[in-house]
Amino acid sequence: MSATRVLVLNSGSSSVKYQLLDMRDSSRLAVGLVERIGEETSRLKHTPLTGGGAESREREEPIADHEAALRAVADELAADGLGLDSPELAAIGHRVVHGGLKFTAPTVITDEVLKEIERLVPVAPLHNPANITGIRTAQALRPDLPQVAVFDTAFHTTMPESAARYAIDVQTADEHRVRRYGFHGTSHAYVSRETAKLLGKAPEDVNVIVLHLGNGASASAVRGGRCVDTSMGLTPLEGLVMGTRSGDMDPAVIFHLARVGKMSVDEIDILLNKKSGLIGLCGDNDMREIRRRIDEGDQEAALAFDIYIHRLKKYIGAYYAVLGRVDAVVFTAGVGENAAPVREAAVAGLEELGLAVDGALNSVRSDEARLISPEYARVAVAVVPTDEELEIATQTYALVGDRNA
Ligand SMILES: Nc1ncnc2c1ncn2[C@@H]1O[C@H](COP(=O)(O)OP(=O)(O)O)[C@@H](O)[C@H]1O
Ligand SMILES: CC(=O)OP(=O)(O)O
Ligand SMILES: [Mg+2]
Repeated sequence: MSATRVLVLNSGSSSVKYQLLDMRDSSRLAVGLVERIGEETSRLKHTPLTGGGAESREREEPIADHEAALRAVADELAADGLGLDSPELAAIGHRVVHGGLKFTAPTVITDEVLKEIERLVPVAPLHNPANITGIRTAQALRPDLPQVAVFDTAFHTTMPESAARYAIDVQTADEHRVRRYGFHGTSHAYVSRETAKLLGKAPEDVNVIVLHLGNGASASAVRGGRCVDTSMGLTPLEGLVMGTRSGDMDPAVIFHLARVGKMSVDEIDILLNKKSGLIGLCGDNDMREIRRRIDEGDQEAALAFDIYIHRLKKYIGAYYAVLGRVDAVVFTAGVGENAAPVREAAVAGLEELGLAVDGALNSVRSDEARLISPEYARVAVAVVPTDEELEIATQTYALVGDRNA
């Protein structure tokens, strides 16, 4: 029996997003999410997609840790006849946020690879530990199965040094591996490739500015299918205004809060990563809620939105300059794909750069990749849904293939 299935795990600190795909046609057999892991009431939502039905099953119960979470996922899949003990399962693909400069491609996870991922925890303390937990749990569940790491940072390793190096003392930077790595690379790679398809061109003929606007948010400048700059840096803190993260600021803010505000490094870390961005500005990190408040005249929400858009415009302009020629600006991820007002505001006033949004096209709700710019616009503006899980599965299967062949 051929092994054509791949399980994709995106393990977050208190969640696991998963998909089971059949790589013969990249069809999704099941998708799901376990969240609030380790809290009093965790929540598991599982949706089988075989046999035409898509009846989700939800349960709320305490799920103590990632091992318990993965066992719960395995039980749900088994109930649908998609058990992880099936010989049809070829591999498990893991999203790993930080791969440093060492990992520039999908990599079969060995003890040495796992040790290197662990060595990167200090520069990805919010993400890599949970990714490692997911890997270890999956290895325990299926020690015989190839486990593949697909790194957020890999796509960005093509950045020139002029974009990747910070202007700090070289010895210090090299000794502590301080440089721009960038993140969401799996999404930026997939979306820039899909944008080329939407334009009917080959990736190598297209320059794209990708705006991955989720709770975590990042921009990238992609020239001919290769990343030449991106907004996140050493960690996912730098760049755009995000749901809970501040994005760009004068690094001396940290000194000020430590020296004058008497805050510890950990307190400042939590402030900037968890209590800043939209939630720090207006108490909400859900763009739907922010837009509702704005429609009701809420000035605090309106200012938060303006700060968010102002930063976005700066990156569009900056990456226009970096690329020289831009064929498309593309919005993706939760906010980018769903929030028409964000797209409209981000592009407003950029007509001189050849950018415009058609109001009617922009208001269409769809899961498909689509243009939202008018015919006359010199630069395409598009919405292209991301699919990190499909990209991880594709890269995983390309690496390990059918182990029963
Ligand atoms: N219909 C919508 N309108 C506006 N924003 C939305 C909508 N649906 C989702 N979002 C935004 O998308 C965000 C989640 O995006 P997602 O890409 O899933 O984030 P992440 O992967 O970083 O958790 C939510 O915080 C919410 O603000
Ligand atoms: C790197 C990063 O911010 O990931 P996420 O958007 O999933 O938090
Ligand atoms: Mg995401």
